[in-house]
Amino acid sequence: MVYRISKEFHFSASHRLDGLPPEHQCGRLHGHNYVIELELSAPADGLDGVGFVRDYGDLAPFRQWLDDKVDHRHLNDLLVDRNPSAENLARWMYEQWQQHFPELSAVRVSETAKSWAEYRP
Ligand SMILES: Nc1nc2c(c(=O)[nH]1)N=C([C@H](O)[C@H](O)COP(=O)(O)OP(=O)(O)OP(=O)(O)O)CN2
Ligand SMILES: [Zn+2]
Repeated sequence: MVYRISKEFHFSASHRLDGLPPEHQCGRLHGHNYVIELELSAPADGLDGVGFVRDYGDLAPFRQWLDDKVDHRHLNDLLVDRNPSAENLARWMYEQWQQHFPELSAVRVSETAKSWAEYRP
């Protein structure tokens, strides 16, 4: 892949991480202002006639899905079979959206200004 584009999205949600030592802060119910970055890629000859990997505007359905299904929700209710860690969230979103955006190459999730997790199959 030669070209990479990315766009950032935001939502707020609560979660609790199971399996941590009892004293770990993240075992308690808490929330984050999440930042999601979708990365899309194309090979050297893969741009469309305009010169885009894909129009950033085409990502609007992802924003709508975040607003409708994820924003201000409890993430443990959405990821029922795994902990809603940043890593698992990144993979979950990738798997939800890869068919819609075949150029999707990675999803990155940030819970705080200092941390990022990435799923890149
Ligand atoms: N690899 C991961 N580690 C942690 C995750 C995660 O999803 N993946 N999540 C958490 C907590 O949910 C929460 O994000 C706390 O993270 P942390 O960076 O420890 O947050 P702080 O604000 O307390 O960070 P400081 O820099 O220490 O103030 C924990 N780990
Ligand atoms: Zn957390």
